[in-house]
Amino acid sequence: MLALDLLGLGPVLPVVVLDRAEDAVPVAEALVAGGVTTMELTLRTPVALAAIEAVAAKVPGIVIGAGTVVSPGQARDAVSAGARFLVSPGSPESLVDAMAAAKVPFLPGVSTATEAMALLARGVTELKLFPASAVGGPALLRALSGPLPQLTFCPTGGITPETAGDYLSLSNVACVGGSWLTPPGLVASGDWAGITALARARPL
Ligand SMILES: O=C(O)C(=O)C[C@H](O)[C@H](O)COP(=O)(O)O
Repeated sequence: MLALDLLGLGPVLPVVVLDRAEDAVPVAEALVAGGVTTMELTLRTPVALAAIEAVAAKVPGIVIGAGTVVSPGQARDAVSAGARFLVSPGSPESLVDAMAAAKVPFLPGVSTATEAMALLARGVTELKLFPASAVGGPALLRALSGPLPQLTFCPTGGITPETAGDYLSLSNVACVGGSWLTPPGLVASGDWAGITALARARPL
């Protein structure tokens, strides 16, 4: 799979934070039931790698990836656990090297034209804009599309169901990332039907 194919899996890439590994499979199944076919599980909690492993083994209907990849070792560990793509909030060179070497699609994070140009120079054209709403939102992406039309973005950070459409209508946006499909309260209470309902209500 190429990074562009990853971005084409759906207009919303759910960003999921889990405190309990046993929640991973039901959350993934709830998203699949709502029509979602991909999920970014963040490496922010100690259970993240186990959670990725469980989803990779038990939920064939979802393309599972790792988010919050901030070190080269995490890129390697996530792929060993079964992550089929990698997402990072930033793009330090050593991390981009490791993500490229991992041989799965990856979305390095940028928030400026200079960072985006550094990645373009090494042939990386699919990027995460982070933190999207804080660094300029749709206006920034529209401005970047002029001088850098080769780039395709998955903006993430502060995007809501209400603002997602403003991003998705842009020529250089393929999908948006967001945590709103899996709110901590619904995950903690095991409200899988509630997650399915949020997934169904996402922009299509
Ligand atoms: O974990 C990462 O790799 C990140 O870069 C941060 C996430 O993209 C945001 O935390 C998304 O969360 P919301 O803003 O709640 O939608």
